[in-house]
Amino acid sequence: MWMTWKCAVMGLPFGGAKGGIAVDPTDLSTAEKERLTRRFTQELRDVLGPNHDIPAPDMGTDPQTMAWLMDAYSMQEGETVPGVVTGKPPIVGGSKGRTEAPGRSVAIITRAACDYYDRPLSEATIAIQGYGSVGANAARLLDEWGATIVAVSDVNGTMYDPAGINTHAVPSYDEEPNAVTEYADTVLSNDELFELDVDIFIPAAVGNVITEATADGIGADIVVEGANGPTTSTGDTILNERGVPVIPDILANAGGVTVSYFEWLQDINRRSWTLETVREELETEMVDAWNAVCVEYESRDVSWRDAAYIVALSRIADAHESRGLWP
Ligand SMILES: NC(=O)C1=CN([C@@H]2O[C@H](COP(=O)(O)OP(=O)(O)OC[C@H]3O[C@@H](n4cnc5c(N)ncnc54)[C@H](O)[C@@H]3O)[C@@H](O)[C@H]2O)C=CC1
Ligand SMILES: O=C(O)CCC(=O)C(=O)O
Repeated sequence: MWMTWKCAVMGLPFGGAKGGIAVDPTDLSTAEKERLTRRFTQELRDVLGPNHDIPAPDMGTDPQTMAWLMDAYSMQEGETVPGVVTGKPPIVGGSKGRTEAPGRSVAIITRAACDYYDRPLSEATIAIQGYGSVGANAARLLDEWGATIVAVSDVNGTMYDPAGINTHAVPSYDEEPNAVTEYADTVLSNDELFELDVDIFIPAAVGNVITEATADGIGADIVVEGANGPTTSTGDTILNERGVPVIPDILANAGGVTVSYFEWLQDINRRSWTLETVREELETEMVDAWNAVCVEYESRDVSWRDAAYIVALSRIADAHESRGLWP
């Protein structure tokens, strides 16, 4: 479902997903999904041998897992089908820049939100929950663009430095899983992170962290969602009532699915883009999507989340109408 929303808000004619098949899974019947799952599981066992755990799609998966999935599918087809899954290592048909893409898109959208609310990035303070693929990549880029990253956290706690953290000197979760608290001079609890008085808070760890219990205490002026579903609907309502804008996940972290779309385009065309091309194209897509959401936000009395849903649903409705499916 995340992918459908993200593709629609980005305007991508693509149903692929990391760990998924490059068709819209909502088009498959339950029986067909079960049949494909059984078939892939058996094929993966054949590829990996009996002593490997088979990861659930999209949880604990990495580019190597995606290469295994491509191989398992390709064995059925009798030829390599690189476009069947995305998020693969670039050497076997993955896209350059895919790993950094969700964090990069979060940074691009954070910069756009700062511009919108007249807060130059060079004067903005930012706190980030989660220092993995999304959190660390967003933090480093925003740091490079002049923002002051005052706090980053992981599951163990929060590194805090009001003068600004040198994010490149702090290994990400992938590089060194417990680095955040080990490298910190000042460690705050994960509850204290929510309350920091900053311009922007970026939850980029797990879902359901901004809740009825935490939303009142959020100290930031703006929230940009890096994780999928970090805000519950009650949390969302509380932030709306408090006048704290929440830039939604389906827009902010959609760089992942967007570069997956680029990966699919490269695969079906048997081409390989440079990292610079990937970054330029992603920048263009993110700015276009931000502008489309802005139009709805400004012309209707809705939240940023609803504005993003309106963009996505309007595109889906237009696509149906163009086929003559609706009167
Ligand atoms: N990696 C991707 O391609 C994309 C990921 N996302 C979403 O972004 C979120 C983060 O994903 P990744 O960065 O890939 O994960 P990751 O596994 O690379 O990093 C997760 C980070 O969150 C921290 N963490 C875990 N539980 C926590 C907690 N309860 N409190 C504070 N920190 C905690 C971990 O210590 C780690 O630093 C997830 O919601 C994921 O679904 C969204 C779009 C794309
Ligand atoms: O690469 C993709 O298609 C999915 C990316 C992803 O995990 C997400 O957007 O939540």
